[in-house]
Amino acid sequence: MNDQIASSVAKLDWVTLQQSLDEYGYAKLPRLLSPTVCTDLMVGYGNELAFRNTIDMARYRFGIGEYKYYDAPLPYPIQQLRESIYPELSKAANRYLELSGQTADYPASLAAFVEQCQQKGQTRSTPLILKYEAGGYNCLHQDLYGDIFFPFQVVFALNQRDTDYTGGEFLLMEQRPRAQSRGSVITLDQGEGLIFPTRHRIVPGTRGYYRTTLRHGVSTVTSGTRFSLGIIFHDAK
Ligand SMILES: O=C(O)CCC(=O)C(=O)O
Ligand SMILES: [Fe+2]
Repeated sequence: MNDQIASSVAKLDWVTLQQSLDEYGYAKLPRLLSPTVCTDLMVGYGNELAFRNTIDMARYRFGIGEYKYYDAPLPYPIQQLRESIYPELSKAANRYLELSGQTADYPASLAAFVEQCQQKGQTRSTPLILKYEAGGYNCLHQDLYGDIFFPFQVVFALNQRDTDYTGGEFLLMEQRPRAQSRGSVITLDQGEGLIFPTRHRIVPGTRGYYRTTLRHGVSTVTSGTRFSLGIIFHDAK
């Protein structure tokens, strides 16, 4: 199979992406998924055999919409994304651990990290595809599925805003210690991605580094249907 995605990831300017993570806490990725790959993934939404679980978001009051967790083995483009992005993000994760005075212990490969998850009983795959119709939204949340979590995750837009749907912007809320929260609205075009913190962010302050708490969600889709792909690196209990 061709490894177009992995070679695109290898060509990314990770120095600039790291600077964006330092400055804003998140970093946008250029289009890594072709329209064909996006379409294949959206068509695959109907293939129940590919998924381990389907969640009706309203049922849990997570929002309005539906998402499905892929079963292992993951579809090839998703496995490639997860495997090729992880090593760069593990460097970033270790750097932030060191800055905050902790031991830098994220392994360099996804396989080694997934092995750590397995040892803690986190064995179920977490990459997911989400579908929101008009009126749909995703409440602010964190994706934690056990003791082990990876500090970054990535989301990709599978279809095109303002053509296939309106509204449905990605939301990132940063809760700062002893201060009010700051919100960011991020729009992604088809195939583009966003790296954002799973739980916390390490921010330089006047007296060393401090930690903020992040939540993410999606604003209301006002028309059409929005599809997205979530790449979470830790597996679930
Ligand atoms: O649909 C979105 O853009 C948000 C998806 C999400 O919550 C995630 O990828 O964890
Ligand atoms: Fe999420």
